[in-house]
Amino acid sequence: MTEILRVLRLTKIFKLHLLGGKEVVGCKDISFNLGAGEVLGIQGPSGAGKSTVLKCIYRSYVASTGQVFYRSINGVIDLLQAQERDILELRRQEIGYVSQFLRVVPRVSALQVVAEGLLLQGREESSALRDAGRLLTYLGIPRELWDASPATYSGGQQQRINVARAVVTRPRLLLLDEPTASLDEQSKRRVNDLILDLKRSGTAILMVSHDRESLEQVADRMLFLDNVSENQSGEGNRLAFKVAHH
Ligand SMILES: Nc1ncnc2c1ncn2[C@@H]1O[C@H](COP(=O)(O)OP(=O)(O)OP(=O)(O)O)[C@@H](O)[C@H]1O
Repeated sequence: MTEILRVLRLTKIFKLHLLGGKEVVGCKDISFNLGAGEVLGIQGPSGAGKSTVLKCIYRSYVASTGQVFYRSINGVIDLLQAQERDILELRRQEIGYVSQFLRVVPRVSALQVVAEGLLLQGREESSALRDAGRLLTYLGIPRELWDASPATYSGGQQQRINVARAVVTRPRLLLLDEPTASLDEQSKRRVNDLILDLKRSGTAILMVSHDRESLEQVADRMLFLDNVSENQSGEGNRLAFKVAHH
């Protein structure tokens, strides 16, 4: 299996200036690797650092220390050291991210939100809109809502648009932060099926989730993070690997 991602001792410390420079551990000394067509599930209590790990890899957060080697189409690159323009290009072409919450842009329709990634890759508009529409249909978003802004959608509908937006380009690396939270059973199954479909075609996937059932269904391995005690008592970070084979 081709290794797509190698994370080495990833650490993020937040310095809270408003609280007199108090330091909060986001994540500490996190190491793992991820292969093409593999799903690594990330579990752990609230505040353990799961979202922070994803955001450091996606470069929404600047990590404090560590290395994140990503095997792109053009070779291996340390995402923590890469130039901003290279990161933007990788996001456009290779790396997808589903955030915990959809940040909506007023007056942009759901169909446009989902098609955007394909348009940025140079896809012709009618074809991009067709693929976006197909995905929205699959995820149970009724056609009469496609032209509305996602701001008017329910939480579960917004979450499905969020997922659709990230998977429509079929990225090489997909970072998922709670993709099934707030979804009903049928939508959950559909999202999990989309994840499995991408996995089969070789996408490397990191999936943060509290949804045990979904993780059991899609993940090849689990990474358990527990950084809560660090923030509360200053004790060492505990990290354990649980390996589950399906
Ligand atoms: N932007 C930020 N500024 C300051 N501290 C932050 C920031 N983001 C996260 N943290 C802190 O980092 C720690 C890890 O947070 P993170 O959101 O990664 O946890 P999580 O495991 O994803 O939690 P949840 O399951 O609740 O989403 C927490 O103590 C949190 O307060």
